[in-house]
This record gives sequence, C-alpha cells and structure tokens, in this order.
Amino acid sequence: MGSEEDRIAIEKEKVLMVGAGGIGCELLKTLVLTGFKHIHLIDMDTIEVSNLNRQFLFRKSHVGQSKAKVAREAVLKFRPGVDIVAHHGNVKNTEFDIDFFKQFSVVLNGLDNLEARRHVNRLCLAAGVPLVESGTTGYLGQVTVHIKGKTECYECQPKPAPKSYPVCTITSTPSKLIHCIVWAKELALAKLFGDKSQVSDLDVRTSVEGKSITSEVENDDVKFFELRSGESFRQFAARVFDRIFGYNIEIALQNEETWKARRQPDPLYLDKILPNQQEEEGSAAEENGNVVEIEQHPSVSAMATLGLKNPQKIWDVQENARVFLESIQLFFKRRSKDIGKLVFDKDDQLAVEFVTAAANLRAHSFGIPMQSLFEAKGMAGNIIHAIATTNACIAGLIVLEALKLLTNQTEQCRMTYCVEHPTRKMLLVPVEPAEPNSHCYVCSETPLVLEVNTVTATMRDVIEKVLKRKLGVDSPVIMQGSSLLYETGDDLEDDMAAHYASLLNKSLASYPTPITTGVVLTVEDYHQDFRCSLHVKHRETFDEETEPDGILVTGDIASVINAEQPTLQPKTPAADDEDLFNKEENGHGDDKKDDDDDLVMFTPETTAGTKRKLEEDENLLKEKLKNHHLLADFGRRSMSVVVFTSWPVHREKDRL
Ligand SMILES: Nc1ncnc2c1ncn2[C@@H]1O[C@H](COP(=O)(O)OP(=O)(O)OP(=O)(O)O)[C@@H](O)[C@H]1O
Ligand SMILES: [Zn+2]
Repeated sequence: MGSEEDRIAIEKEKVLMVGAGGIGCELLKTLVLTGFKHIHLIDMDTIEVSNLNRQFLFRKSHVGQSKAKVAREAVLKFRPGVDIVAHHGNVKNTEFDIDFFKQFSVVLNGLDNLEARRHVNRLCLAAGVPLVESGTTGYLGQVTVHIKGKTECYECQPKPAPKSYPVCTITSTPSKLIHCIVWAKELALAKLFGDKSQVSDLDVRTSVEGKSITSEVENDDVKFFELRSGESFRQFAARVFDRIFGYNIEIALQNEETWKARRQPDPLYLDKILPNQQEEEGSAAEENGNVVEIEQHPSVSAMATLGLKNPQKIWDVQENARVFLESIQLFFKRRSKDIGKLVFDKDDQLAVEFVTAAANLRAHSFGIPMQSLFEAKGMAGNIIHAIATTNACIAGLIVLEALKLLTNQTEQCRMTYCVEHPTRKMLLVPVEPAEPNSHCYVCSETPLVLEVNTVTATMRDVIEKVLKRKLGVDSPVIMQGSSLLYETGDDLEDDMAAHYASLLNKSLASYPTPITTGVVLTVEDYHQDFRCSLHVKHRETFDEETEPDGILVTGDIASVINAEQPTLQPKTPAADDEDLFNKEENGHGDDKKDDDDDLVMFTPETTAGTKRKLEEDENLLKEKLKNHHLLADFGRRSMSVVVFTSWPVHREKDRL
C-alpha cells in the first residue's frame, strides 16, 4: 500500500469476506494486519478436527462451534479495535440480499464450491460491488478480480461440467472402482439410509437392460430395503448383502447380450464368504434385534468395533463383508436418528466405511481391484490435500487486489495463478484481467438454447437438471410469454404451490400451451437478480454416454456445459485416474458436491479479442505446466493462458 492517504482510506472501507476456512482464516488475519477495520464475515460451517492443521484461528476446544464467530474472536484478541461482524449462515440465505451486498466496497471469496461462488458472483454483479475470487488446491491456487462492466465476471468463462457417468455403467457394468463408489454412495447408502422419497433414476436393484422394471417390482424393492418386524439388524444386513451382491447380479447375468464382450460378474453370497459367521460381532453383538433408542453416537465406527486399525490397508473380501454388515447394524443401533435422511459426507466415518466396503464388494464381484478405506474415501469425497502455505499466499494476493480496487488502481488489478514449479522464475503468474465476455449468459444475458425431448422430459427435469444444476439458479421463476409456469417461495399461496407441483411431472409437450420447438421460456431468480431466456428445441434422441442427462443447454455456453472437458487435474496421492477428480458422478450429486467443483479450464476461442497479457509466456507456461500433468490437450483450443477456475471441493483431511 502506498501513501498515508491510502491507509486512511482503507480503514474506512467496509469489506465482506465469504468463507472462513483454509483461505478465509489467512485472509481475515491478513486483512486486519493490513489495516482493514470494518469486516463482515460469512461462513455456514462449524469447526471440525480436520480443519485445525491449517485453519490456524481455531483450536481443539472450538470444535463444533461456528467458524465465523470463532474466527472473529480469535482475531479480536490480537486486534481488539477492529469491527468484525460474524454471520453464521449460508451466503445464499435471503438475508444476504442485494442491499446487504451494496453496503460493501469489495467482496472477497474464500469458498470451496462452485454453487456458492456463482451465487456471490451474481449478487456482486447485481449490487455493483467488485469481487475478488480465489481458490487453492494443493500447490495450485488463483486469485481473480471481477469488476462489473470492466472485467469478466466469474461466470464469463467456461467451467468444466462435473464428470458424470452413464446410468447403466453405474447400475450394471462398472469397470472402475469409482463406478462402484458412485454406486455405493449414491445408491446403496442412499437407498438404505437416505430419504426414500427422493426420486432417483438409479436403483440398488441391478437393472436389466432391455427389460423394464415394473412399478410392482419397484414397490417390492422399496419394501425389501426396510427392516422387517421381528428381524434382527444382522439378519437385515445379511438379507441386503445377498440381494445386492448375489441375487441382483444373478438377474443381471440373465441378460446375455450385456456380457458377450465383457467379463461376467460373480454373484457373492454371505454363506460362501463368511461360512462360519452367522452371528453379530463387534459392538453390534452387544445388542440384538429391534432394540430401541440406544444412545446415539455420531462418531461410531465399524472399523473400531471390528478391530481394523489401518485405513491404508486393503481389506480382503471377508473383511469388507464384515465391515458391510457391521456398519449397517451400527447405523440402526447407534445412528437411528440419521436413518431416512442420511446424505453422504466424507467426514462421516461410518458412512465412509459402509461405502468403502460396499464398493469393494461390488468391485470384487466385477473383477475390479479393491482399495483401502483411505483411497476410497479420497475418491468418494474428492479429496485433494490442502497446503497451508498456498492458502497464505493466496490470501495475501486477495488483499493486494483489494487494496488496488479500493485505492483507484483498478488498471493494476491482476488475475494471479500460483503454480507448482517456477515459470520464468515465477511461482505467482500474473495475468491482466480479460474484458467481459459479451456472450456470457450471466452478465450479458445471452439467450440459450434448450435441446430436450419435450415429449418425455418434465418441468422437474428442466428445473433440476438445467436450471439448478447447470445454470446455478436457486429459486427459479419460469414464464412462457406472460404466463407464469413455475415459481417458489415462502409467500406462495398453498393453492398456487399445489398447482405448480401438479404440473411438475407433466411432460413439456403436454402443458396447456405445449412447450416445444420455438417456445421461449424466461427464467428469473429475483434473489440473484438473474434472468435468461431459453429457446426450446425438441430433440428425439440423446447419446447416453456423452449426454446422460438427456437435456442440453447450448448457445454460447455450449462449451461450458455440454462439451467434454479436458481433464487437467493435478495428481494427488489418492489419485489413480481422472475420475477421481470429477465429483458429481452420474449427475446425481446434489449441488454441494459439486461440490463440486470445477477444476481447470482454458480460455476458449469465444474470448478471442479479449486482451490478454503474458502472451509471450504462453509456450513457456504450457511447457512448464505440461510437466506436471496440468495440460491435457492444449493443442485442441487456441488460448492464451491457463486458468484454474475454482477448486475441487473437499480438501485436506489427514485424520484417517
Ligand atoms: N454457501 C456457503 N455459505 C457460507 N459459507 C460457505 C458456503 N459454502 C462454503 N462455505 C465455507 O467456505 C469455507 C471453505 O473453506 P475450506 O475450503 O477450507 O473448506 P473446509 O470445509 O473448511 O475444509 P474441508 O473441505 O477440507 O473439510 C468453509 O468454511 C465453508 O463452510
Ligand atoms: Zn459474465
């Protein structure tokens, strides 16, 4: 920072920080030490043990408390005079609306997921507040600056779509462990312990290609996965085991076509794998049957009760079977409050144990090598180990950019990329920000084309698969001309809510005014101050491999959403193939996982004409980055710089 004048100016500015995690802790400390005196801080999370190694404002005694509040208190201890307002909540909550954002001179993001980043981007655009956006993953990091009308917004550039897998690969023909992990996480775990009302187009029952499963069978299937009266937990677990690893595989084998060119899976039955073990073991043996309300233990572990100590050891089939049985029993005995609403969380030890065991058993059946819990957890949770030093560098860069913004030096602002190996002796590579992309559907309201089979797709499909998942819209209002087709909100009258709900499952073509080729839908989200128009185009068929959603959004964001993205992920200790880094498997992920999250992207041809510095560094940068697996297909597109967009979800967790 330059002059005394600047310093005094900074003291008056009010800034908003979003995220008090790895970057956020560093950022808050650096902000106050730089002289910022008015800071609002939003974080929705509470402190976990696994945060402590890098989120240095937190101590063991803080575990379970609000990150935002503890971070504030910790900083006030060494800078008591600073005015810090801590908000424990989701930045997407309606209390953080455009007016809330307008009170700040700049917004600084230290987030870990695409969904929240997009949301903050939209509010910053709406409020006209500049945004400094950041992300780290391992040694890599970036800080980007977004000023409405002057630079790209956060969404001007393509973000790689989360990896998705064809439904049939997951349900019928897995060939990699990640397919089995997706199956265990999204199907088996969800089916046994999740919200059964959630519609899923996947089922634990292995689907038989070419044969439709009748609703009667589906019904039977739902009942099958419920505890029967008089049945012990162990009997239930054993019944589920034989069904999903034995019977369902036998059914799948009946479809000879499927296995002509593939290795046939082996059905697994419990009496063959654990022939002498009919009884409960571990802690599950302490109580039997439908015992009610035993004390709930959120940290209960099947490994612990079975005496399996090393998370890096690959369990054999028997051990996987024992963990599978034990974890189901423990869920019923010690986690019964979670049953019916469980969602996979990488920090949930018992859920990770269940997923590891179920995935390994399925892998074994399909002749796929099994993995240790440590590796499986990394894959299921998309974990890349964080490095505190990278977070600290990135936080420093965020503050530098904020200072430039607040002292009228916006032309000095830079996007800065932190690389693993020096490029021209630089580990921090600065790039001049690009101008706004005139084809951006967020900041330029470019119309989009919605390609969909209007006879089979429903409005629910459009809302879930397109508006929420792909376009990041939270509370969509959908109009066709002047007719309102859908809206949400607490103030909605019951009869209107019922009316919209009744339409949700109707196909688009069967709407009162059919929604088919030529129709333009207008989508708005008032909270985000977002609007766009979707030009509907009926299309009969979609490629199951490349278009598993059966819906495409094209136009200028075609490359953003639908194109196959280069896989440029840095290697981590847990990685053995590209799938590891692509969360949101099979398109089923909730948005969180999304976490996730996008990884690396290129400046595509659509931005030709935008100004880019470092042109001369391009080749060098390419070479350097190639060396550590960052560039997969540099040749395919013309580009001037490599951009890491945002960061893979869940990072460092060394507590296994
Ligand atoms: N929508 C949101 N609203 C408010 N805070 C958010 C939102 N999404 C993410 N965050 C916060 O952003 C922070 C990101 O920090 P970080 O990447 O270090 O993640 P973490 O959850 O602390 O660590 P890990 O993912 O490795 O467990 C977290 O504290 C998280 O709670
Ligand atoms: Zn934009």
